Amino acid sequence: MLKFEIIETDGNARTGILKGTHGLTETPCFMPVATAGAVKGVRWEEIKESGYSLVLSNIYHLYLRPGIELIEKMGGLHRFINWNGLILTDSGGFQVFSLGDLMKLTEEGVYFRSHIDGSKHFFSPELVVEFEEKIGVDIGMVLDECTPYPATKEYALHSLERTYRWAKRSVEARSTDKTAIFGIVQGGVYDDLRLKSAKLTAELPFEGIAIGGLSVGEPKEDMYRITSLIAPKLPFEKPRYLMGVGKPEDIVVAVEHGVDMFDCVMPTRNARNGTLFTWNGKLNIKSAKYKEDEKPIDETCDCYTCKNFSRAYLRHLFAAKEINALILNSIHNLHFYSKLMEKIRKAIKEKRFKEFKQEFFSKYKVDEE
Ligand SMILES: CO[C@@H]1O[C@H](CNc2nc3cc4c(=O)[nH]c(N)nc4cc3[nH]2)[C@H]2OC(C)(C)O[C@@H]12
Ligand SMILES: [Zn+2]
Repeated sequence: MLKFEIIETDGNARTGILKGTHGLTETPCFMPVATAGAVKGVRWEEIKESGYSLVLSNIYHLYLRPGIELIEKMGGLHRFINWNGLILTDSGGFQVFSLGDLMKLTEEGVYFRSHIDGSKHFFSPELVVEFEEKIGVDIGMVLDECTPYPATKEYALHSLERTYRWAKRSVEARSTDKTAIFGIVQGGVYDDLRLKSAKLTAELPFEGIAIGGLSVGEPKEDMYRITSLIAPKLPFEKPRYLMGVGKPEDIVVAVEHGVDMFDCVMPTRNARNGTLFTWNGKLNIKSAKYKEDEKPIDETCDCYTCKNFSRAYLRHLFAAKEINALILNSIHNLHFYSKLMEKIRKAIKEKRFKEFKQEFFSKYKVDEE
């Protein structure tokens, strides 16, 4: 049973506690991405040490490999991956729609070919809920159509209407409240369609609501405009999740509009290509300027990587294509995101989020799009 309690508000920003069968997480929170059941290159101990207690996995990937039945046989997802915190699974509503012509969309559901071996599969809203309940996740996302960008207004309307019909079927398919289910707002980049989708989704008995269909290649101003329009209009007492977001600066802006939950591959994916986060902006460890730089990535960071290694050494490891480069970079970037969320929660509790936002942007150099 998932419970959400709001502790403090500061304008539209709010901080709260999300409590489920497998523990609790303070919000606003960032969810490390463990797509196939592991956060790439980082052990659960480090994830916990950094203060995370909710991670994101993906039903589409787990279904294709190792399979829902196997995970069920192994005692459910928490036991199988040996993570005793909270788990949210995305439904694959984003992945299957990124498969292009390997996917066929019908009112019943979506037929798709596995990106692993080309085998044929079918997902329906009911099947996805069944899978999420079977493996015992704490929060399951509904099967939706992540409307692509760009899309005509006509397509975006049909797409949000189908997502709504699927959302109703997902609610009907539930057999337990042990797995909370979140609805997903679509509507492309069209404000009136976004409002329509938000209203329809909010009327259904979901434990939380996500804003989907963003961070899919649309201009940054569209993402900001839609988030600022929709987030404050979603039910105040339910958690609001902005899917796939995002960069540190995007998270700060979205929190101001009332978003509570975030996920993005950025901290781990950027780590693997040498892009590291600091409070002054991003740095690329490959740059020759770090060749003899004895400073840690960020002098204020207390992560294992910053406490033990210099930029010079991390640059060397990356150049030598050492596995430890990916691991140490990932540990730092995930720790940075966790500290960002900690600072955000503290600022809201102390009702000084506006000052925090100004302070953040005065130091953090945002890279040009
Ligand atoms: C900035 O990171 C890249 O951008 C993608 C994240 N952006 C994103 N928007 C999303 C929308 C939805 C949605 O509407 N519905 C469902 N069910 N899930 C979703 C998941 C989503 N994630 C990452 O995806 C790739 C891997 C392409 O690069 C990352
Ligand atoms: Zn660090």
